Amino acid sequence: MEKFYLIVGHVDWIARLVPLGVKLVQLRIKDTPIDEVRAQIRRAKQICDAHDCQLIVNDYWQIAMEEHCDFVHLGQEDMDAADFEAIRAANIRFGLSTHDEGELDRALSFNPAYVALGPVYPTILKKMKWAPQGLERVTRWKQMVGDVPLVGIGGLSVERAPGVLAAGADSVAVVTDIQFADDPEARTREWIKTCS
Ligand SMILES: Cc1ncc(COP(=O)(O)OP(=O)(O)O)c(N)n1
Ligand SMILES: Cc1nc(C(=O)O)sc1CCOP(=O)(O)O
Ligand SMILES: [Mg+2]
Repeated sequence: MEKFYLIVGHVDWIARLVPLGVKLVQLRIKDTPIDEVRAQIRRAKQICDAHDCQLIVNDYWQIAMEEHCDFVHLGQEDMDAADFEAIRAANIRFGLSTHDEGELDRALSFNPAYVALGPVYPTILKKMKWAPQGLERVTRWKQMVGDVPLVGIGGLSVERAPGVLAAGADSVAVVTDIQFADDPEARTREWIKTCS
C-alpha cells in the first residue's frame, strides 16, 4: 500500500495536489448537496485516472459505484448502512475505520482492503470521542491485523509520519498538515519525500 495517503475535502485540492505526484487520495466531502458531491467525485476520478493516482471515495459508496470508482472508505456508522454484497459484487475495495478492539473485530470480519486506526495524535479536524491512540496502539493494531494493511490517521504531520510508520503502520493519512499549511504544495512535496 502507498505510504502517503492524502485526504482532502474538495476536488479542487485533488486538481491542485495530485499532479505533484500523489498516488493515493481520499475525497472526503461533507455538508454538500448530493448533485455537487456527484460532480466532485466524477471530476476527481478523471483527474486521478489521468495521473495514475488511486482515488478513494469517503462515505458515498453508492455514488462511487455509479461513477465507476473502485475504492471507498467507510466508518463504523457508514458500515451499518452499506450494502457489502453490492460493493463486493461491483469489485469495489473498501477500507474501514477502527478506534477500539470491538470495532477492529467487526472491521476484520468484512475482509477489508485496509484498516485505519485513529486518532493516533489529537486532531483538530473533527470532534472525536476517542483519546489519542499513541504509537504503542499502532504497533498493537499491526500485530492484530497481520497482513491487512494498516493506515494511521489523526494529527499526523511530516515530522510525526516516520514514527507512525516505524510503529507498524503501512500508510499514513493526513488532512490538516497539508490543507492548512502556508504552502500546501511544498508540504505535499515534503510528505512525498518523507514517505518515499
Ligand atoms: C483513512 C481514513 N480513516 C478514517 C476515516 C474516518 O472515517 P469515519 O469514521 O467514517 O469519519 P468521516 O471521515 O466520514 O467523518 C477516514 N475518512 N479515512
Ligand atoms: C477524518 C478522521 N478520522 C479519524 C479517525 O480516527 O477515524 S481522525 C480524522 C482526522 C484526520 O485529519 P487530520 O490529519 O487533520 O488530523
Ligand atoms: Mg464516514
